[in-house]
Amino acid sequence: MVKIGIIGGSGVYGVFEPKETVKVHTPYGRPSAPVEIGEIEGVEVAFIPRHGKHHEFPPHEVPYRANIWALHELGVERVIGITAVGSLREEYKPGDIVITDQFIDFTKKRDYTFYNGPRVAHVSMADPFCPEMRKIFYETAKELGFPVHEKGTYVCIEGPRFSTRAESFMFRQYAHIIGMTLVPEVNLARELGMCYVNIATVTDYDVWAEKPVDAQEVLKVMAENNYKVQELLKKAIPRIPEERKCGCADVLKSMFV
Ligand SMILES: CSC[C@H]1O[C@H](OP(=O)(O)O)[C@H](O)[C@@H]1O
Ligand SMILES: Nc1ncnc2[nH]cnc12
Repeated sequence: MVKIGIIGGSGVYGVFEPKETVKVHTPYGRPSAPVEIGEIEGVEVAFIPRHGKHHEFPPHEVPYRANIWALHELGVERVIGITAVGSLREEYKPGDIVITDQFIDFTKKRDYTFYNGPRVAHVSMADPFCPEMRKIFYETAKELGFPVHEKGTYVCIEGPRFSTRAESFMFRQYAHIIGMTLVPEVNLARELGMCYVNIATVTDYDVWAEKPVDAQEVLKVMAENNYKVQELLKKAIPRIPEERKCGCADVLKSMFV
């Protein structure tokens, strides 16, 4: 059983030399790519590149349900979601890491749930992220000397386009960072009682600053900061306890009607 799963985002298409690659079929189709199994500092880990090995899935077409289902099928209990995000605040600078603590959903048409009836579930999302993993990743990033924010509200837009200036000014009123992929990945993980932590790397100032973001800028800044994500994973993953004391799985007891 592999207990830890990593979903890599833009610019993160592999984080270890795989020992094995598993083609998983799920009731929701195939994941974005075959699941890679390998080790990080002696800990067994599964990896899926969210957008596919060659970035062939745009954010609104990512097979989110298949990705989460496949990891769950392999025994994964804890998911680490890596994302590139735009900044909506001056003090969240390109190259900074954010251990997201809240999100606001501005997506429009995705497959948000595993429960489309006859089984009906209403999952609690008040605190969407695993407190145990958030603490480990924040403290480890600090120890490594990386610029890191302990909190941040992520507004998730539908994409694939970036925001207009008017949208960006509106989002700035109530969020810190912006991306296109956190939802429904985090919701789906919770529906299966899995822990989820979001490690966001700030790549740009969205479109409210002088020069509006473009895709090339995101990939360039991600490439420059990839080493931070790699080092963080290497140091934090061995610190994740085998047994979960976070209560993330408790939602399963009360979410069904
Ligand atoms: C390549 S620019 C926009 C693209 O980057 C982010 O992806 P991810 O969250 O998977 O790192 C953003 O959400 C968009 O999908
Ligand atoms: N400004 C931005 N808007 C949406 N998604 C992003 N991913 C990285 N930067 C982004």
